[in-house]
Amino acid sequence: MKQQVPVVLNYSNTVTQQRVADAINYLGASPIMSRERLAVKDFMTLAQSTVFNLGTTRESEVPLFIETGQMANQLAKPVILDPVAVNVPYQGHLAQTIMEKVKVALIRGNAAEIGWFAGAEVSSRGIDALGASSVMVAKQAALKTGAIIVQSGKVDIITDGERVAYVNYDNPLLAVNVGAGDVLSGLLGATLGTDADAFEAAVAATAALGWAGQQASQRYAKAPSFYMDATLDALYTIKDQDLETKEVVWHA
Ligand SMILES: Nc1ncnc2c1ncn2[C@@H]1O[C@H](COP(=O)(O)OP(=O)(O)O)[C@@H](O)[C@H]1O
Ligand SMILES: Cc1ncsc1CCOP(=O)(O)O
Ligand SMILES: [Mg+2]
Repeated sequence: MKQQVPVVLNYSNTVTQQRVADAINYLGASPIMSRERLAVKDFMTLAQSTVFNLGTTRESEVPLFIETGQMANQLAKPVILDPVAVNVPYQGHLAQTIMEKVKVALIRGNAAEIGWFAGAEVSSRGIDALGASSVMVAKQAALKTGAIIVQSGKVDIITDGERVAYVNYDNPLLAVNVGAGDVLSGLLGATLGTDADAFEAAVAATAALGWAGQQASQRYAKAPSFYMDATLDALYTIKDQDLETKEVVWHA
């Protein structure tokens, strides 16, 4: 990451832009959050990956997402999709419209959002999942979409339909912070923008946020806002060996 410094073109939602941009930068990549249709070619030429967060996407922006995704596909640069609240019908329409025209390399969502891609009923309340993550659901979503799946929750599950990894840091204060999921999607944009294997890159980003959250909880276990800042601070200090821990479990 720190040698390659990938540029991530991140179409964030309007709620969490600063937090996501900082997280990408602290990890060692370089965010760009611009969204102008006339500049798609310029930005996608510059970037190594792109992240589509659908949290506040308007219908008028759909052509921007499709053009950017198709340009990324032509240039063989990964598209990461964060289908915020996809269980809400309009959000589902957005995700479906984009996925019909763009090949998505990775989908990162909570248990309910990933359930939507698998055709499994996992209850939700707007942006939040009410059910738990499940490896069967994650694998099914990977097989149906052809994308790597990162299903976040108490335990994060990463799968390409065959390989599975679990990241088990149990950071409940991450779930309290709006935008923790968006941060993870941004970090996935950063790691998939390197020349590492995409599945390993997905595990690395997920483990990085888990590790950073664990560091923060040692200082701010009861203060959600300080906790989130401390999590981002920990991302700034992370080293490769911090990701090789018992909380990250690989299955063949
Ligand atoms: N119940 C939970 N307990 C501990 N950590 C959680 C829990 N739910 C989510 N997380 C962590 O919060 C981060 C964001 O995931 P999540 O809340 O599922 O995404 P979103 O914000 O998109 O709903 C992930 O790093 C995940 O590991
Ligand atoms: C509150 C809100 N409303 C639309 S997008 C958004 C942020 C969602 O962030 P996350 O999915 O990471 O909780
Ligand atoms: Mg989310």
